[in-house]
Amino acid sequence: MNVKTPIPKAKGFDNTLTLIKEGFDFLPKRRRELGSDMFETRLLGKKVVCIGGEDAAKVFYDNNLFKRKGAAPAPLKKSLLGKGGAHGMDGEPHKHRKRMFLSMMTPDRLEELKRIAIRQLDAKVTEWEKMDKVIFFNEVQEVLTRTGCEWAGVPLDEKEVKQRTRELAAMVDSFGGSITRFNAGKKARESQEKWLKGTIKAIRNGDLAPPANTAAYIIANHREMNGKPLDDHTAAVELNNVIRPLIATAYYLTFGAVALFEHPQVVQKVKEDKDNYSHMFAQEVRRYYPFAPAMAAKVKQDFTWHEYQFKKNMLVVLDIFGTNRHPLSWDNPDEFRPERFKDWKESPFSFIPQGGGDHHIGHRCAGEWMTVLIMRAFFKYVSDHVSYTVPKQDLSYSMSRMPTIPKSGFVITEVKKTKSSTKDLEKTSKTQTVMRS
Ligand code: HEM
Repeated sequence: MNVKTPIPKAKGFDNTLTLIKEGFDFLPKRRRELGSDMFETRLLGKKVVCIGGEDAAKVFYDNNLFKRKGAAPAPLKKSLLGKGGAHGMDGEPHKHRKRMFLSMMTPDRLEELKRIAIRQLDAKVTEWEKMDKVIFFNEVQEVLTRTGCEWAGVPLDEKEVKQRTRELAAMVDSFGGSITRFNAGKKARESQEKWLKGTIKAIRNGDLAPPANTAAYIIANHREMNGKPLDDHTAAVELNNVIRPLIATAYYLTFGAVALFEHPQVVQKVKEDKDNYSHMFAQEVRRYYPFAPAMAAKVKQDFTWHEYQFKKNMLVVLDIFGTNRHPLSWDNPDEFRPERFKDWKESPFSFIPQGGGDHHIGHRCAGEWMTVLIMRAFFKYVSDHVSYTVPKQDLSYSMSRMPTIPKSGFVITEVKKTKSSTKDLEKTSKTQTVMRS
């Protein structure tokens, strides 16, 4: 890690507007310009210490040094995250809540998720065969909404599919500083929480009986450390925390589909899947393309690191995108090269697209295995089960928009299934697909 002492300050009194303007580039650019993986700035009027790189992630995910309560910007709770969920919890209550999420992720349930996702995708592709033009990003969001609800045990009326897809997408799209997108996300959250509260209440009063291994059942019947169930609102927030982020996978799936188009030499390798190539490809998509820019935490107790005094309650921001491309961890980090994962040392801190550290005791994403599993299955489907044409379009993406996606949404035409069965996609070895994050 490169740290200058005393740590430098970024230019400008408050950099909130610069962050909104520069997006994913803001933190890596400052670290580069200042020649330091740690620097001070002000965001939303508050002093913030920004850090990036593997060593920084190691410190950031130390539960003894950092806490989450009060760290995330308040507006995010109204649109993206909701109030009372695991993201903002600390200590034993967080670990207890995290166990609730991880109890949904048994190998069997993950395999079931894959089966549902493949079936839903295959059904959608039947529709694509009749369409003049498919906007991959939008269509996949709907596939994931259907998949997420079915897997989680949340009834989704056919008449509601478009609305719920739009709402889930609006929540994911609501971070990044645009007032219009924030308002759309907030409105979507209000509607979703009302809907999911209804689902929780129906389970609790016996009107709905999803299988006992589904997210809806687990959350409705979860007991907090004090033995009490979650209140209806918090239960709805946590149920949303299962289905909403699944739709976020549409970003990676679209970037991955574009990568298959722009690097045609990898298509055959994904198809053959020798040495788990589809896994390496999915990992490189998550490393290379921008999605989560940064995470915030507060200092739990005073400590000194690199001669800098971290004071209790100081706000610290970890550069997620920049850590995934840090030159001390990755050779030629700005190059898209799935093979780099062949001999990767599997550090939980250098590759943190969904957070770092340990899934069980820290804040690392509870849905990381779900994400990777679905990515592998979809990339294999796209490489081996369909043919399509990619017409001329704008595939560039803005680094200042958070989240970002190729401008065209990845348009494909003349879609044709090339295989009648999807059985081969269900066969991937459980341990490799499920346990390796
Ligand atoms: C594109 C896919 C996804 C991305 C990029 C993503 C990213 C993230 C990130 C960056 C965090 C925060 C880590 C931290 O606080 O340090 C997180 C946490 C979380 N994610 Fe995901 N996620 C994705 C998919 C999912 C899925 C499918 C689920 C479904 C269960 C999920 C559930 C959660 C939960 C419950 C947390 C809170 C964990 C905690 O605070 O302990 N995510 N995710």
